[in-house]
Amino acid sequence: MKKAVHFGAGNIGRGFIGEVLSKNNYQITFVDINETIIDALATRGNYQIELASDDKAIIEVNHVTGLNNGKEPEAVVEAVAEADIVTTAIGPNILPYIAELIAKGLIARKAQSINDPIDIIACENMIGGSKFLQSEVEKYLDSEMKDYLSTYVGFPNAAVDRIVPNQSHEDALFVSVEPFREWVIDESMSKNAQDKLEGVIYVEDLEPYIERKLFSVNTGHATVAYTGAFLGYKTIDEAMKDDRVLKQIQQVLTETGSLLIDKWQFDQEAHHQYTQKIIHRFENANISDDITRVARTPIRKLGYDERFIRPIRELASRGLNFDYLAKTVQMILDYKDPKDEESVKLQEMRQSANDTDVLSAVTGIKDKALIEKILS
Ligand SMILES: NC(=O)c1ccc[n+]([C@@H]2O[C@H](COP(=O)([O-])OP(=O)(O)OC[C@H]3O[C@@H](n4cnc5c(N)ncnc54)[C@H](O)[C@@H]3O)[C@@H](O)[C@H]2O)c1
Ligand SMILES: O=P(O)(O)OC[C@@H](O)[C@@H](O)[C@H](O)[C@H](O)CO
Repeated sequence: MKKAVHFGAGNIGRGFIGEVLSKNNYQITFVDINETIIDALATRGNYQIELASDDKAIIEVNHVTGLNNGKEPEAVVEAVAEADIVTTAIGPNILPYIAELIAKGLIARKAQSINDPIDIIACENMIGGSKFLQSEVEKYLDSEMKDYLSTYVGFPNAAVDRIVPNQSHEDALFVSVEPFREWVIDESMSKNAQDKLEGVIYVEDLEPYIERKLFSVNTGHATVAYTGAFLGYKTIDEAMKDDRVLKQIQQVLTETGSLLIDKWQFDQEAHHQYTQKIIHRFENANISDDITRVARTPIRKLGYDERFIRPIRELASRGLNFDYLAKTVQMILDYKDPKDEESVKLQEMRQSANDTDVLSAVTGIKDKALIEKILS
C-alpha cells in the first residue's frame, strides 16, 4: 500500500481526508497531539464515518495508525521521509508549528536518496494554504535542500469542503459528517500529478474555486454564526430557523456573489443555485453544529485575505455594495466567547483602543476611509 501522513486527526482530518486517502488505498499515519485520538488510532487501526443524512450510511476507514508529534517527533520525521503524500488539516494558525517536522522529514528523505516526487497539501480554509506551509518549511532548509524541494516536492494549494461539526460520541474516533464533499487541488503546483486521487477534482487554477468556496460557504457560515450568536442562538441549524439570520446570509451571499460573478465570470444562475445549496446544507437537521466552532478565532476571520475583508476590499475597489458584509463585521467585533483566546483578545483590544484602530490592526486595512465606511 502507498503511505500517507496526515497532520491533524480532528473533524475534517478523520471525517474527509481520511476517507479519500483510504479509498485510494493509502495506509494513513495521522499525526496529532490529542493523546486519546492518537492512542485509539494506533491501537485499533480503523474507525467509522457516518453520513449525517436520513439513512446514516457508514464508511469504514482501515489501515490507519497514529503518532503523537509532541512525544514521538523522530517517528513523525521518519514517516514523512517514507511518505507518498503528506496532507494537513490542522488550522492555519498551527501550520508554522508543524513546519519544522516536515522539513526534517524532507531532509531525511533526501539523505535516504528517496527521489520519488511527493505533494504536501494543506487542506485548510485559507487562500494559498500549501504555499504558506512551503514558506514555513523553507525556513528550516538550506539552499541545497531548497533545490531538492523545487525538484521533487510540490505544495499544491487546495480547497476542501465538507461540514464536520464537533463530535461527542462514546467512540473517540467515530465521526459524523454531512454527505456533501468537495476537494479541489491545483494541479499546476503538483509534483506528483500522475498519481491523482480518485474523488478529488484537479484544476489548472485553484483561485476561482477557493475564492468561491471561502467567500460563499465560509463567509455564509460565519455570517450565520455571528448573527446567530448576536441573537442568542447556540447552534447553526437553530439560527437558520430565524428569518433575520436567513435575510442576513442571503444578502451577504448576494454581495459576495456580485464580486465572484464580476471577477470570475461565473454564470449568474449557476452561482445562485450554488449558494442556495449552501443555505440548504446549513439547515441540515441531522447535524448540530456549535456556533462557537463556526465563529472560532474571530481575529483570523477578520484577516486581510480572509472571508469578510477580502470581499469587502475588492467590492469597494469595484464600487460595489458591501453593507451586509460590514454589518457582519460589526457583529464579529461584538462576538464574545470566553473560551476562545482570539475572542477574548479582541475584546481586550476594544477596551484599550477605539474600533477604528482595532479594526485597522486586525484587518491590516490602512485605508481609514474604508474602515470608517465598514463601521458606519
Ligand atoms: N470541520 C470542518 O467542517 C472543516 C471543513 C473544511 C476545512 N476545515 C479546515 O480544516 C482545518 C481543521 O479543522 P477541524 O474542524 O478539523 O479542526 P479540529 O480542531 O477538529 O482538528 C484540528 C486537529 O489539529 C490538532 N492539533 C492542534 N495543534 C496541533 C499541533 N501543534 N500538532 C499536531 N496536531 C495539532 C488538534 O488536536 C485537532 O485534532 C482548519 O483549517 C479548518 O478550517 C474544516
Ligand atoms: O474552519 P474555519 O474556522 O475556517 O470555519 C468554520 C466553518 O465555517 C468551516 O469549518 C466549515 O464547516 C467548512 O469549511 C465547510 O467546508
